[in-house]
Amino acid sequence: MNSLASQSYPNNECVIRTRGLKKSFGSLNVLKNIDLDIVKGENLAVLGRSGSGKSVLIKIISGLLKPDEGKVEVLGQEIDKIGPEALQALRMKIGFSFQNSALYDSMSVKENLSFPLVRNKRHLGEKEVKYAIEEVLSEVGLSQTLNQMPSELSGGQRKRIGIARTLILKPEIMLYDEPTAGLDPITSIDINNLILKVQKKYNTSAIIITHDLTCAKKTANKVAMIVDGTFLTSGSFDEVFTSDDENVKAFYDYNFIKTDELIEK
Ligand SMILES: Nc1ncnc2c1ncn2[C@@H]1O[C@H](COP(=O)(O)OP(=O)(O)OP(=O)(O)O)[C@@H](O)[C@H]1O
Repeated sequence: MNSLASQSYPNNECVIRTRGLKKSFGSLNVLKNIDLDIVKGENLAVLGRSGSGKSVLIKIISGLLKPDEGKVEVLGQEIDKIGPEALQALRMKIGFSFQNSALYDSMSVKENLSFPLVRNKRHLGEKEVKYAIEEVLSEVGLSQTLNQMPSELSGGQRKRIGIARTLILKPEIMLYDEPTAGLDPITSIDINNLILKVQKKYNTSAIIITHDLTCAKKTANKVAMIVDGTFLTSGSFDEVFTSDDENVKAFYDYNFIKTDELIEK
């Protein structure tokens, strides 16, 4: 199977849908034909070797990059075709958790969290902003960091604050770019649990880009692997990792992973 077009959820609402998506940079054809359906409430993990186009894909879905060809529908709107105001409104429904957490280093945690609200929801009063900050900080288990600076936080705490900053706008879609990269295994478990909590509590749908197969197994309902600009295979974690495809095997050999330990017996 080289497409992620959904046949199994015909009656469910698709929050992200791409058809025939292509993107090149000069002579480098990064995405050659991406068909993708993500149903409401579903988490999809996207795997692939370095440079396979995973980040380019989520940048197109979030409207940060435009595709060369193909269709990209996000929450029912063609994100690459809408005007600036509609794009801004749509983007508020998409939480982007960046690999480096992208916190403002000169701002405290409180200021980092109030920034998106003050900028995008100007009608909110001081009390409402304070309440929203306390609520998301409590959700990510970091109420005590309110007045700390990003430089005083651990890598795992920075990731959590980055996620809290997206949650404050109550997104419908979450895009996680390597959420566990650079974290120790215990902290990674905490982040995986947070991703699941966000899915349940906020009823989000998500794309999780990761090289971490434990993260993919724990957080995703579906896993897909990009090879040579298209989805080579997709399905449940166990379906993908019991595949005989040489590219799939090469992927876990390359990552020194014993998938036997990850696959349900
Ligand atoms: N704005 C850009 N201009 C030119 N080339 C780009 C641009 N963005 C991405 N690329 C190229 O597209 C290819 C795919 O990049 P991308 O960041 O999507 O890879 P990735 O699969 O996310 O890799 P990694 O796992 O290492 O993060 C790379 O060769 C990259 O250099």
